[in-house]
This record gives sequence, structure tokens and C-alpha cells, in this order.
Amino acid sequence: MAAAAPLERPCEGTAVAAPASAPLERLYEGTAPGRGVAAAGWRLCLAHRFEEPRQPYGAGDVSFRDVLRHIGLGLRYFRWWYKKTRIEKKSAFIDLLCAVPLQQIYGCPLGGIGGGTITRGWRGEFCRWQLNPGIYHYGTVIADQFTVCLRCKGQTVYQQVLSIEKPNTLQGWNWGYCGHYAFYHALYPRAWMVYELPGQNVVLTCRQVSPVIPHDYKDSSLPVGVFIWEVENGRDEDVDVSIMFSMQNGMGAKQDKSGGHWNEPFTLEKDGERVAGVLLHHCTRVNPFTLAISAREKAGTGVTHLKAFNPAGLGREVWQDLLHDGRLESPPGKSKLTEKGELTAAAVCASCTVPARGHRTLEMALAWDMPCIHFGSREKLHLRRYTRFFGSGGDAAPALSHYALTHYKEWERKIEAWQNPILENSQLPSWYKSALFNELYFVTDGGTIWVELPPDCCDEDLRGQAAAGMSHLLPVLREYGRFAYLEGQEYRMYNTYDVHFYASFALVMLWPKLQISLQYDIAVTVMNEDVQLRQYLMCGQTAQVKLKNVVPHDIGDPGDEPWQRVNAYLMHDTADWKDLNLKFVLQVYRDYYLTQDSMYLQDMWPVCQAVMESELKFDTDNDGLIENGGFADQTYDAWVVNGASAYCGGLWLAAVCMMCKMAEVLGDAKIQQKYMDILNKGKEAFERKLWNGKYYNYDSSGSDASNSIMSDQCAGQWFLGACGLDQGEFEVFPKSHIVSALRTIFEKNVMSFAGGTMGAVNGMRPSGQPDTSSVQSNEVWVGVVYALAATMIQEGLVEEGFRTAEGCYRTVWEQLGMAFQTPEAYREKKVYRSLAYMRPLSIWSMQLALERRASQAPASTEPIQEALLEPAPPFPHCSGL
Ligand SMILES: CC(C)CCC[C@@H](C)[C@H]1CC[C@H]2[C@@H]3CC=C4C[C@@H](O[C@@H]5O[C@H](CO)[C@@H](O)[C@H](O)[C@H]5O)CC[C@]4(C)[C@H]3CC[C@]12C
Repeated sequence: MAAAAPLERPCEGTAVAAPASAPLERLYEGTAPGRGVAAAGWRLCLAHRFEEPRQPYGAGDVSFRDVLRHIGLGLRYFRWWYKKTRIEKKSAFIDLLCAVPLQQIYGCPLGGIGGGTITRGWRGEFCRWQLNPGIYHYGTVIADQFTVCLRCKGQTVYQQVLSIEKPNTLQGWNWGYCGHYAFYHALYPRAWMVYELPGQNVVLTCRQVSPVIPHDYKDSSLPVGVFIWEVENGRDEDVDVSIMFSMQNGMGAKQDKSGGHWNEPFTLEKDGERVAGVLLHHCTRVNPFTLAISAREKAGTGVTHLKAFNPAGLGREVWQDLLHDGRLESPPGKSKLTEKGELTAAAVCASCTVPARGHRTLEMALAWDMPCIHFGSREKLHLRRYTRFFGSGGDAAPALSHYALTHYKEWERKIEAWQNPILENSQLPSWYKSALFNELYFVTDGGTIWVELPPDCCDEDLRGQAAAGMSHLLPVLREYGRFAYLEGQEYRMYNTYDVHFYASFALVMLWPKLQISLQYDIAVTVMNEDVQLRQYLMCGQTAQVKLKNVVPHDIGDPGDEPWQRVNAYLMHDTADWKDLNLKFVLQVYRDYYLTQDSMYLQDMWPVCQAVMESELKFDTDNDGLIENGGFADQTYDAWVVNGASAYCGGLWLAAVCMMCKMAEVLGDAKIQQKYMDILNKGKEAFERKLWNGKYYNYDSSGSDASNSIMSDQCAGQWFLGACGLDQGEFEVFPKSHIVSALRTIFEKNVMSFAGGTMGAVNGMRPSGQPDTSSVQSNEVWVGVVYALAATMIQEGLVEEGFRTAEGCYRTVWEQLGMAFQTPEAYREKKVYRSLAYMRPLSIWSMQLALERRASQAPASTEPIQEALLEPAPPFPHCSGL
């Protein structure tokens, strides 16, 4: 048996020590490369520990000046929070008083889009659960494990839980696997764990696959994950190998003990393929679900099971059962229902003989079936997307398991066909390949839901809009369903639109129909109003929840009834925000440009005109340029802007330009002329009011900080460039000004901040000090940095772009241990804000910029310089990688 050992030093065993390489791998003592592990990705040794302790931004981190500035907000927020959480007993859409503590443990989530997700940690634990839509439960369930049993000549020679934990339940199991002999490698939507079994001459590689496949609207919706165990036998004798997959009925929450849960074994044979496992029926009143653990039976592979055991006990009966013959007892029939206070778990075991010096594969799956969902208000029943393929009766788990185990090879072929051209591009640095794919986790693990359009909704709520000109609204929503993801796991608002603006590149490039569907939903809300009055927390004024003809901030809180009640955000009255309407127009043209969907363009055109009409009132001096209102009236919602501004003014000019272009495409000469006139005037005003010879000033207010250098000052150009509208007759900003501004940002916001190693600070004073005039100006926003990097690449500053983005990747993934929970923001020291956030999906705009350059320029063979931040290649001693 493998002995347990402390984490800090190598455990028992005789492996040759690897040379110290990158910091995340330096504790690795193994030599095995594993089987089929991707070369690029995020890799670390299971014994790794992240050293830098960071804290969520809290009241204690606010300067005295900011305390004074926000005292009213603080009091109003506290009053609102108290009523919500203590009186109404609901959870707050942003809980500033109980932030989720940082756990540096997460790895690739399991599951497709919108069916819920289960995240495994990089040490293999099942630790983050989003089965109830948009609501996260954080907690490692100890019983959820893989255990290996090796037998030679009819004797068990090794049995080990593949976990470095030493928990105080299930103590009859052999825990404490030595982390120095295993590594984790993530390249979303796949991940690998390679375990050398000390002293056994056997190597296990577990490959975890989720069905996240670009341009696929069926399999990508499935709530399943597959684990392919590759077993390599380095011995000169055959070895019988069993992998046991155990799972608790539930997600480790208090409902697991609510009673009435039960388990039952199942087998399903279809098209000559047989799958066997156990169903764990989790019978809660709201959102009941069934978990299924299973394995594929095939010639030479036997599957056995244990339908129920107590995960809170010692677990000896399970351990001994497996130890005895490498199989489980496999009793037939259903388990009894759990009593209140009682937990239950089950296990499935796949076994085969691996010949001497040979290799075999065991295939296992986890599926979860929660077909019908209620949000917090419980007003409407929603059916998840996958129910159109697998039914909504709650009995789909066997079919889902069978489908996953018989289709994962096809998924992997498609994933490789998509990823390989990028992975094989030797010009791209390896950190970028990891960042690009791994940041994509948020498309599934952003509290994401993908549901069918409710039949009553189309008749009652949408008919008016369809009649109002959106002829493809119903066909699109019926065909592709409704998609929503949270602003962040801690900022619980769906489709926060000012942020989605950045993230939308991932969606439109990979699942364009979901972006189009999301836009239709926004278009519907533009036309609607909510006349209810409420007090806004930032400045205390009372106003309507939603006005007509403006884009909402978000489409609602999963704790309430999203789509039905929009604008969960009540910090500001966003009817007066300057960026939301513009971001709609910019996305409409960008989507059209990338998809060439002219129906969509036609349907969105009246909505674009309506929101631009609303926006025109912000041009208070009629100079063709909008003015900000002297409060934080845009995505930087705690950073005040006054007068003309680089950010909103730039977005405005880009949107006006796109209005001209759309009018031209649609043959609307009158509107085209109207916006041409505004554009010509506005361009002149923008240059006159904001250009200072080197960059565009933050705003034209003339305040102390108005000449700050904003990292996001070229956001308008970012979108223009992404749509090919950045040259010739469409040049909105003089090329030389954009390049000069980007160079200044690189010099000041990037290289003069944290030694150039942490990305770009939002605001920098010309003197080279971060702008501390607000609580957000001295933050780094990861999603903004990736967008800035894309803009740099578009403008030919390729090395600078990569250097800029690299700082964020290395800070988040390598330094702070925030893998698969990239935050919205961090400061140079000590704090971060809002874990697992939507905006960093903007990294896909870097990819778009690169693809665009590649299609234009003659091919270069020069690799992009890996900046000084690049560590040695992972595991250089493993030549097989
Ligand atoms: C009196 C107290 C001791 C002092 C209290 C100070 C605090 C009240 C404020 C200090 C920092 C403020 C927060 C900063 C950021 C926020 C985020 C915002 O929501 C979303 O933010 C995105 C930007 O990151 C934005 O793009 C999205 O559209 C928003 O949905 C909500 C406000 C706040 C949490 C803000 C609240 C007040 C402070 C904590």
C-alpha cells in the first residue's frame, strides 16, 4: 500500500527528481509524461501550494477619502442588504459584506453549456457546484473520488484513493496519495491528471472531457463529463486494474441530509454498446435532479457497483469489498430512501487486465439530469436546452451517460480540429494558448443557463415585438433557445451588458447563434419598460426600474425571475449610463460583420435607431459628441467622468460610424447622411477636446485627474478594428493618434506598473503613478487588459500586446492561484475583486485580431517573443510531451 506522507517533502518512493522548472511544477518528482497529454495548457504538480495570500476587496481597503466619498452609498447599501438578507432571507445580488473567500483549488469544470456545471479542483476534488441555475455551492465532497486497485496473480498489491487529502470521514480508506508524483494539466474543455503509482511501475492518466464544441448546439448543451483512464503497465507481468468512482448523493449542501434520496443501479444497452452504473436520485422539492456515475462495458472490461454506502462513516465495507477481488458486490434493486439527517453515496467500478508492458483504457462518466428549473422567485418553469434531445421527464441520466460514453471520441476529434491550428502555431507563446482556451471555462461555468423559450412567453410577451418588426425573433429563440451567463459568480446578474460587450467575442466567434439569441433578448427588453420605482444606492435618487428605448444593465437575478424582471443592478439608474446603448449598436454591426446574418441586421436596425435616439440627448452642446454626466455613468461604475470622455466619446464615435455603415448596407440614405453629419462634427470635437498630443485625456472636465491615461481609451477603435472599419473612408480616429495612445499606455499603464508584470492599470497619471482618484482607477481589469492587447495587435503593436496580456495571465493563473476563477480586478498588492468574472472572455478578441492579421499580412515565421515573464517549458525532462 502507498504510505501517506506530508505534502511539503517528497513522499516515499524512488523516482528520479526532475530539475526545477516553472514555479508551478517545481515540486514534481515523477518522470512519467502520461498518455496523450496536451503540450500547451496550465500545468502544476499536485503538491504545489500558492504562496501569495490575497483578500477580497473590503471596506477596510477603502481610503479615508473614498470612505467620505461613498459614505451615503455605504449606508444605503447596508440598509438594503440587511432587509434583503436578514428580513426577506434572500441572498444579495452582490454581497459586499460576505465575499466568497479565495480558495486556490479550482480546475476545469465539467459539463456543457447551460445544463449546470460541476468543477473539479486541480487536485481532483469535486468542489464547486452550479446545479441550481446561477447559484453556486462551494464545498469539496469527500466521498467523490477515484480509487485505484492493482492486483497481480490474484492478490491485491495496491489500493489507493487518488487524493492527497486525509479527511476525517471514510477513514477506512487509504488516503494521502503523494502529490509529488502527480501533475494536473488543463486545456479547457479537457484536463489530464497523471499519477505515477509509487513503487508499482504503473502510470494512470485520467483525461476529463466535457462536450464544449464550437458551432455545436446539441452536444454542447449536455450536462455530462467523461473520464478516460489510460493505464500503462510498465511491469513484466499482467496487472488487473480497477478504477472505482464513488459519489455522494448531492453536492455537499445541507439538502443532502434532507431525507428521501435514493440510489439504484442501471444498465443501458443500445446499438451494441453497454453502459452500467448507479443513479443517485436527489429528491428535493425545488429543482430535483439525478446524478449518474457509470462506465462502459466492453470485451475485457467488467463493470460492478455498490448502490449505497454511508459517506459519513468509516467506509470499511466499501474498501474491503474492492480490496477483496478488485470488484464491487453489485447488489440488484433500489436502495432505501434516506432518513432526515442521513447521507448516502454509491460507487461504480471498471476493471480490466493490462498486459505486461501494455496499455488499456477504462471509460467512465458523470451525468446529471435537472431538466426543469425554477429560479429564485419560482414563478416560471424553464426547460433546459438538452431536454429537446433527451426529454424532460427526469429519467434521462442513463441515456445521457450512454450518449457521453459513446460520443466522447467524436467530441475530442472536433475539439482537436478546433484547437490544433492554434496549438500548433509555433509563433504563439505557450502561455497564450493556455489563457485562450482555459479562460473559456466561463462560458459554461458562469452560472450559465440555456433554456427553451417558454411556450406562453412567445405568445404573451414577445408577439408585440415580433409585430414591431423583428421578424426573426421567434424563429431564432425557438431554434436556439435562450442563453444567459452571470456577470460573475459573485456578481449575480445575468448578461450584464456593459461587461458582455467585452466577453461577447468568445460567444460570437464560437457559438454565434447564442450571441444572436442573446441580442434578440436584449432587443426585446429595449422596447419594454418597468415602471416600478426604486431607490438607487449610489446617489440615493428614486427612479423607474427600466425606461423604454434604452439597453438594460442586465436581464435579471437568478434569485428572482430573469428575462421577466430585468435590471437587478441597483447601484445606479443605468438609463443614464452612456455606454450601454452604444455597446448594443457596436455588437450588432460586429455580429453582422462576422456572421453575415442580414435577417439579424434588419431586425436590429430599428432597435439601433431607437437606442441612438435616446443617446443623442447626451450630446448636450450639440457638437456631435456625447458628454458624461459627472457621475460614474458607464462600466467603470465607481470612477466619475465629466464632460467629453475618451472612453464613452470613443465608443460613441465608433457607434455613429457603424450606424453609417449599417445604413449603407440597408440602403437607408437619409439615416446614413444624418449619422455622417454627426460623425464629422463629433470627430472634430473629440480631437479638440481630448487629444493632448500623446494620448486622449480621460475626460474634458479639467479636474485634477482629467488628464489621466486610461488603459481603455481606445475601446471604440477596438471594435472598429475588429469589424474592418479602421481605415480609409471609415477612419474615425487618426491612425497616428491611436498608435501614440497605445504606446503611451504600454509605457505608462503597463511597464511603469508593477515592473510590467501585471498587465495594465486602469488609470495612470502622466507622472507614472497609478491614478488613485477613485476605487477603480488603480485596479487592473483583466478583461480590459485582454481587449487592450487585442487593440494593440490590431494596430501592429504585436509584441506589446502579448507582453501586456501575459502579465495578467501570469498574475492570475500562476501567481495568485486564481485558475478557473479569473477575477474582474486586482490591485498591485493585497486585494482582488469579484472572482470568476465574465469580462476576461475578451481574450478571444486577441484571437480575432491575430486571425485577421494572418489573413492580411504575408505569413511571418518569427515567433512572438516570449517576454521575460515566460518560465522554462513545463517538464523539460519529459521528452514525450
Ligand atoms: C462607508 C464605507 C466604510 C466605505 C464603503 C465604500 C464602498 C461602499 C465602495 C468602495 C468600492 C465600491 C465598489 C466598487 C465596485 C463595484 C462593482 C459594481 O458592480 C459591477 O461592477 C462592474 C465594474 O467592476 C461594472 O462594470 C458592472 O456593470 C457592475 O454590475 C457594483 C458596485 C461596487 C460593488 C462598488 C460598491 C461600493 C464600494 C464597495
